[in-house]
Amino acid sequence: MEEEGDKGVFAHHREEKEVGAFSMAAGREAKLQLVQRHVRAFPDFPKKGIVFRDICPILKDAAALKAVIDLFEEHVRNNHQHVDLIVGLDARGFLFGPLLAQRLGIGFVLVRKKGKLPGATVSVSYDLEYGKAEAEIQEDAVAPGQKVLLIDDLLATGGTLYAASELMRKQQAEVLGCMVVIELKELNGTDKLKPHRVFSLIQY
Ligand SMILES: O=P(O)(O)OC[C@H]1O[C@H](OP(=O)(O)OP(=O)(O)O)[C@H](O)[C@@H]1O
Ligand SMILES: Nc1ncnc2[nH]cnc12
Repeated sequence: MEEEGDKGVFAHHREEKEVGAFSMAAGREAKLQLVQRHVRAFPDFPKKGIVFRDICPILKDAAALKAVIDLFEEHVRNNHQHVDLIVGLDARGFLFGPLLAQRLGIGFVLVRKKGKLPGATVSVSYDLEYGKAEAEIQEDAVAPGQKVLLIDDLLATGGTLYAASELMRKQQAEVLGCMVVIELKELNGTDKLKPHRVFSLIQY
């Protein structure tokens, strides 16, 4: 049986822990709301029927951009013991990927649209929510066995991230997961990416 005095001490420690956890959760929630307030919707762009989610206001606001990187960093540190590289997708994945990689003290690699990278490359084609494209990586960008996280601004159908995961498979790299600022739930991109997991900050 616990002594009355002990109970008091443990309860005090528990309270402190709970207050810490609460303030961390509150800070996280505040950051998510800040990020959410900096996404704009443009109906019928670039085609009729598409609601374009614009992340430009995030980049224009230092606190919102920092919040994105803070939230991604927290996710990586809590879920992955070792990551070799952040792999970013052309073009908006390049806006967040290098900042995150710097925070984590690791390198950043580009997956580009076809025809932009010099030297020997590996490529795959893929379908987009509003078109078709081909993704490419430099052959020596990722070594076999390296553990990578894929990053982009937005997950729609999942075609782009799937193409990047195919490039990683071709290069025998291990995809630990995918990270996006925005996930468009109704397009079921997460199904296309299975078994890879997707971490998103905002969902529509
Ligand atoms: O999940 P998906 O259906 O593949 O769609 C998501 C992709 O579409 C957008 O890029 P886009 O190809 O428009 O190119 P950009 O980043 O160069 O504007 C977005 O930035 C993602 O990369
Ligand atoms: N609805 C959307 N908004 C912004 N970027 C996108 N990429 C694919 N679908 C998109």
